[in-house]
Amino acid sequence: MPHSESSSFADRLATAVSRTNSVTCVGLDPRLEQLPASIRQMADSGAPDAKAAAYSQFCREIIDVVKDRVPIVKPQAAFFEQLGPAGMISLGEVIRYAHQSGLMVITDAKRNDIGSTATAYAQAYLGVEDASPWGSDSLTVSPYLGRDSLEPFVDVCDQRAAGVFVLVKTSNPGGGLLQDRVTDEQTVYERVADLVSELNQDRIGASGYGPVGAVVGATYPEQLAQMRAAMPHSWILIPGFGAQGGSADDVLAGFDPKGSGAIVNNSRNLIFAYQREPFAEKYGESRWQDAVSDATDQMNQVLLQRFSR
Ligand SMILES: O=c1ccn([C@@H]2O[C@H](COP(=O)(O)O)[C@@H](O)[C@H]2O)c(=O)[nH]1
Repeated sequence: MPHSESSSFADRLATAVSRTNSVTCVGLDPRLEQLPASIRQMADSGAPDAKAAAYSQFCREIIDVVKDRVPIVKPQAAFFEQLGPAGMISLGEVIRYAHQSGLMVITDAKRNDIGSTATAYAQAYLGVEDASPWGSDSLTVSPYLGRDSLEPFVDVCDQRAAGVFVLVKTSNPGGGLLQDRVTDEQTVYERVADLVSELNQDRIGASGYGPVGAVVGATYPEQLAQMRAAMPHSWILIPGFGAQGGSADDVLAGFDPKGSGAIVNNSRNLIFAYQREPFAEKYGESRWQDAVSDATDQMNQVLLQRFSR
């Protein structure tokens, strides 16, 4: 179990990337209508607990396919939360199964609140499984409430060798409305990047990285390059690859000169690969797991090729 190890989140991630020779993060975003029929039929009754069981089954099968291919998975809490309590139990099962399978886990829940409440979020999502219902290696968090809202997460990261990814420059087209605002001659996302670096100070591990990471979208390659330079000791989680239009060329600038320091998330285009070409034709719905494995191998390959140039 990852948290019983003594090494930091950042160092464990560096080791997992080296071991798998992959910087791919597989996003676990189960959407009922896109599940393969063999699993979707588990939810035919329409009851939330039946849907939650289908989500667990789907995510577990994906984990079986990708566990030796990638270092980390990212369950998206929203899809589980929408099913109510049964969905949240399923989320816990998926996180545990990923850990048992040797994968690291980022729970994407974009949590935060005033400091005292933030501590409760950190206790819920970061850390050992008997102390945290959804004990993950790391959690996505919002910076909007300021430094004192992030510090409790960093404290829990220190105690439990966990990590956080702070939303810096998100992949969505509308993110710039607030993030690109200029104040004191800096954009808001640049100020957030400074805060990430400040929080990481004195926490850098052997890998050269600390527990406070950043989310920067593949859909903004210029800003990604700028953010790599601004946060040299922060892991960057890069969403927006694939379905949102980000390409391998776009994400390159998120990595350090050694090809480390970033992981690239892909959710829909990997987990539902059986629905798109060339995988649909090659495997069809009945071999959806083969489509996931082929699509994941191709993504790994395409990213590795960029580094070997
Ligand atoms: O800026 C952000 C932050 C988070 N996300 C999340 O990542 C995945 C992306 O899914 P795809 O299917 O690969 O588009 C999803 O869970 C988002 O909520 C993001 O896209 N952008």
